[in-house]
Amino acid sequence: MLLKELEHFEKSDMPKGRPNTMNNHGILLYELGLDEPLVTPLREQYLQPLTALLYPDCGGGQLDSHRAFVVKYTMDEDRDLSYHYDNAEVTLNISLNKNFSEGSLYFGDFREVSSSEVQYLEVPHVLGRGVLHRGGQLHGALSLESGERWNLIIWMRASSVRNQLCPMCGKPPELVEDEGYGDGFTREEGEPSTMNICTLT
Ligand SMILES: O=C(O)CCC(=O)C(=O)O
Ligand SMILES: [Fe+2]
Repeated sequence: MLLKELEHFEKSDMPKGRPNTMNNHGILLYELGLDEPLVTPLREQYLQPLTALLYPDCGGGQLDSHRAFVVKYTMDEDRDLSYHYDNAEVTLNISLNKNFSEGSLYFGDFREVSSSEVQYLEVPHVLGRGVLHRGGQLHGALSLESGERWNLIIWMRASSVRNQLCPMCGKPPELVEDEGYGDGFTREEGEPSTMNICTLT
């Protein structure tokens, strides 16, 4: 059902933003009106209890905003995604369809770890299953070989962590006002209403 809704929205004339600076094709969930009713309760009630246990050192227990989007890969558009870390403290990646081949995710070291021999872990997509990982865990997506791949990505953010150091540039953030969650930074505790000017979403 979500996929049908996404396809309708994609074909419509509604104004659309890009999911992030890396993916050219996809849909931002807030543009569909699904952010507050779907993603916020999912994050607060179901994901945070898990991330608090799994990633206490990355703000897994203090998540207070997110950027949720669907990425789309086809043979004629984006086929793969280069190695990167996310603008997120914790990320959830859910596979939404199965009529494609290849395109697996692969994971390497954590952002700050520089090792000469990286061991990559390949993680195939399984319909309806999610992969939870630290945003700073370097990862990418291998090339699609056929079909069309759709994945729901939730970049979850903890202002208490990113207010200290911007995860993208590693410096204390300089803030400018923004609407909504912005990039998950806050000026005051509990008010996610600002964004960072050096951000790469
Ligand atoms: O292609 C994928 O499923 C991964 C997308 C991703 O890593 C991202 O959008 O940050
Ligand atoms: Fe990513």
